[in-house]
Amino acid sequence: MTSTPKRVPIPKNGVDYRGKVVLAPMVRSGELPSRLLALKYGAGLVWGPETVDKSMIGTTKRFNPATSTIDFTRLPSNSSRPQSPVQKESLIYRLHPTREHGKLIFQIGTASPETAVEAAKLVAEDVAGIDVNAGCPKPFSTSGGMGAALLQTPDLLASILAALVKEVGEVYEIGISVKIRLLETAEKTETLVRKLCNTGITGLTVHCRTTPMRPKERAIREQLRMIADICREEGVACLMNGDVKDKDEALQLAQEYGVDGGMIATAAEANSSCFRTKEEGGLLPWREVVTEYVKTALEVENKWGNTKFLLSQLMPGKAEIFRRVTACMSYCQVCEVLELHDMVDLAKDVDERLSINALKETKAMKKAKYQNKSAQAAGGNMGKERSIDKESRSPLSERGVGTRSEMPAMTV
Ligand SMILES: Cc1cc2nc3c(=O)[nH]c(=O)nc-3n(C[C@H](O)[C@H](O)[C@H](O)COP(=O)(O)O)c2cc1C
Repeated sequence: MTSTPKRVPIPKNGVDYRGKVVLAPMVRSGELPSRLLALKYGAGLVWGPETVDKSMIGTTKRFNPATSTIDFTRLPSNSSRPQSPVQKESLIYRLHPTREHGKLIFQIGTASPETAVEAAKLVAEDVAGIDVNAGCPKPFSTSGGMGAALLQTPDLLASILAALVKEVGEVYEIGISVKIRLLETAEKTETLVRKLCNTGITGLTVHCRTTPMRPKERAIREQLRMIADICREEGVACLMNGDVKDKDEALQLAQEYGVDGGMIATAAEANSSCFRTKEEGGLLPWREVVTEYVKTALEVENKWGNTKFLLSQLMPGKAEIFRRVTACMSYCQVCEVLELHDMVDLAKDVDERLSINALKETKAMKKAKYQNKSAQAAGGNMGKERSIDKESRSPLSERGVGTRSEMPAMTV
């Protein structure tokens, strides 16, 4: 006997996850330019990087006319450094209200219905859906009861989702979804999925690995059909994630296992044109993707450190130019190295607005080199050489280039 599937009405202005291949939530790799690029190449929806509810609460929302983005910023809270008279605000979240309209899912890291609702309300008007991360296995997430820890506290997870459905999803007419991992047995997963589907959510993504599994281990698909069946019965859209290399494969796997769509992470991090089907031209050469990425990053004035990190993901490590790009210290330099001559003027403006002063840096280094040579010619010692060299580099470390300070604050 086949049961008639329940139909959960898709919210009026909400999101339909069905039939889509989407960009996965990725800390660092899922910032605005990466999402815009994924959309350009055909992603049906894009998930933002997990943002912890407590870091959103207390942010100020502003429209940024220079980038046409909506920025959520806050003053650093518990800095141990002495307070400077001009405190620089941290950018917690940036979205593009037109280019991401109806396509952006805000993923939240949370362990409480109250703070989840409070944080979700801040972005609800500007996104198509809110997703709860119940899959991150990292201790900094699980130790706070968030991420994969929620798989062990299903009542709490269900109460978070139910609160979001009632107080955010229904009020703002947006989708509420959850991203989970597999549990150790099919029975345990089944019980969990049934419970979550009863909270009123409209979407569920399953990362086809268990919590202890490492990213290099092959995803397992044995439980997928069962999960898809429950979701269909309950009228919840089901997306599959884990080891999906491109849109064609996602659509083929969706058909094979009866899920509604697929989610791609690492393959999109390496080449966002994986969202083009073969019919649409398939994977593009890295140079083309990198050019488009730099252009997009400049348009939205992406943090330089994040752009540089993403470039290192998008370029083949063996290419000679890879080493030269990783040595760049500004947008301007990167445009010159990649021979993107038509972007150099914009790059100069963006460097200036973001206070990236690699030019000064280079002059300082040249001066240091000159001084070293003079000192050596005059019988100078190595100690002096080192101290000049260190001094000439200090502005770099102040800016935190290439360090963890480039990571979005409070996200995991
Ligand atoms: C750099 C990186 C950051 C990630 N950040 C998140 C995150 O913020 N939230 C989340 O739910 N999963 C996160 N993940 C996990 C992915 O969303 C995805 O579940 C996992 O990589 C498996 O998909 P794949 O096989 O396509 O890579 C991240 C993965 C990577 C590689």
